[in-house]
Amino acid sequence: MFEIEIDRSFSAAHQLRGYNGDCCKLHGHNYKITVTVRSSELDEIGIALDFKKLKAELDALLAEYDHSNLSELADFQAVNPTSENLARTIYRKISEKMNSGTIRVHRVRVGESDHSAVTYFED
Ligand SMILES: Nc1nc2c(c(=O)[nH]1)N=C([C@H](O)[C@H](O)COP(=O)(O)OP(=O)(O)OP(=O)(O)O)CN2
Ligand SMILES: [Zn+2]
Repeated sequence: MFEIEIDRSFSAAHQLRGYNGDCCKLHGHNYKITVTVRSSELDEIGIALDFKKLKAELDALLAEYDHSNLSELADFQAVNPTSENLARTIYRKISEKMNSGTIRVHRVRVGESDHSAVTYFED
């Protein structure tokens, strides 16, 4: 089994509804997103999944979030834009784009800072 991993980043504002503390006020983060994909197969030149393809799909998805107020986006009306909900939302969206017979998104890590991160995966 191979694990293919890429990192991307974006900047966004948010405020956590119902949070008992200063995170209920509008503030921002430089988010770091790590997506890990698993594959047991290689193509004829020894590539399981081209980094470029995975980056392009993730960048297209993150473009909606970059320099936005996450709290105003449709993805985060029913749920708060916490790192947990961001990780699960990105996991589901990137899985829809990438999963195939041999490729499976394994986990998505959302880092709000160098010191705080959440990883989401499904069994
Ligand atoms: N499990 C979670 N806890 C918190 C989340 C979250 O998404 N999941 N989010 C927040 C706020 O977004 C807050 O802005 C981040 O909190 P924190 O990492 O503590 O930020 P600080 O800048 O205050 O961190 P320091 O490392 O102390 O500077 C809160 N909790
Ligand atoms: Zn925050």
